Amino acid sequence: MIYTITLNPSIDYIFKVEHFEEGALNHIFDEEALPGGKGLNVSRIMKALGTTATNLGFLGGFTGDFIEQKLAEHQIPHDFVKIEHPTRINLKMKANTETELNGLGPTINSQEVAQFMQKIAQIKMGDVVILSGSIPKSLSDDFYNELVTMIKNQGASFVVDTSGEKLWPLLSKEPLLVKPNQHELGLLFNTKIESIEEIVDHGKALLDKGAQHVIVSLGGEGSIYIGKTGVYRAQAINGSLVNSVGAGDSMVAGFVETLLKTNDPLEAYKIAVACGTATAFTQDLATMEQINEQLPNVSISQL
Ligand SMILES: Nc1ncnc2c1ncn2[C@@H]1O[C@H](COP(=O)(O)OP(=O)(O)OP(=O)(O)O)[C@@H](O)[C@H]1O
Ligand SMILES: O=P(O)(O)OC[C@@]1(O)O[C@H](CO)[C@@H](O)[C@@H]1O
Repeated sequence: MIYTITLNPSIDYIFKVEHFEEGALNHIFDEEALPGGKGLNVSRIMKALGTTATNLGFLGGFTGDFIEQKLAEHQIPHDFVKIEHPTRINLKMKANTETELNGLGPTINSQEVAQFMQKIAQIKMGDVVILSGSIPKSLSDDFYNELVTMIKNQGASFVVDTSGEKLWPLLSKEPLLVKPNQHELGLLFNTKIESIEEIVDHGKALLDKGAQHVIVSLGGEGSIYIGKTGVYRAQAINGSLVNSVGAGDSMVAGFVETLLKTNDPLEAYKIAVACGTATAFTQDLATMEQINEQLPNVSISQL
């Protein structure tokens, strides 16, 4: 089975403002509330590609109810722990540029954590678990490490998409994929990474530490794949950016879904690029039709 874990899901409130003026009353001219959180996004794109992944994590309050309702509409299975405190709302403002304000997330009590751990204990040999996004403030920074230790001991493999220091102890446990963006890669090494050479060198360091595949996404500059068979660059595909929220998650979904089916990292990278691009060019996450439309435009070259 494939699982996605979103410890800190969200409603993504996406809104558009003509010219944002700080400190003034700004009127929104277009708005939409979408189910969000990195793991949720991964499972929605996997569904579009024809693979079912079960969502695990925590949901609470009216915001949690909204997400549950959306997952039902998308026919995505889930086994979230119901918590007392409401799931967060993340603000995504589209003005001249994209600005995001993400909440801290709810408080989760020890009973709720214990219920979640029981679900993790059911993960079996051969399962694949994708852990994505931030950790709510009431859980320890080491929570991913704890989960991955259990998941590995139970014989499952894992993918992790989170930023900062938390990634270091997970690398030696051989994640199938890590996908930092350029900024997150810099945070990880506590440095500013600018050139392609620097990206490749730092990406290779992640590989040396244990990651099986690395994708560094560069937003409107495309991405770089670093694997045991070589380093490849996908240029960004020309088109109009509509909403890049979830583009990185779409890449993760496309890569993992295809790798598990084909065991071909380059084919997986190609689908990942089509998924990321298709999501960047639409308001919500991409549909299968939109992903297929981008496939012929994907161009990958070896570096
Ligand atoms: N403006 C753009 N034009 C073309 N492609 C884009 C654009 N923005 C994103 N993409 C595609 O989506 C991929 C992932 O984007 P990005 O690097 O922004 O991910 P991210 O920062 O992880 O995003 P998120 O955390 O919101 O999911 C890029 O590598 C590229 O293929
Ligand atoms: O605060 P986190 O957990 O790091 O990121 C959460 C988030 O920004 O990631 C997704 C896009 O990748 C959005 O749906 C969601 O709002």
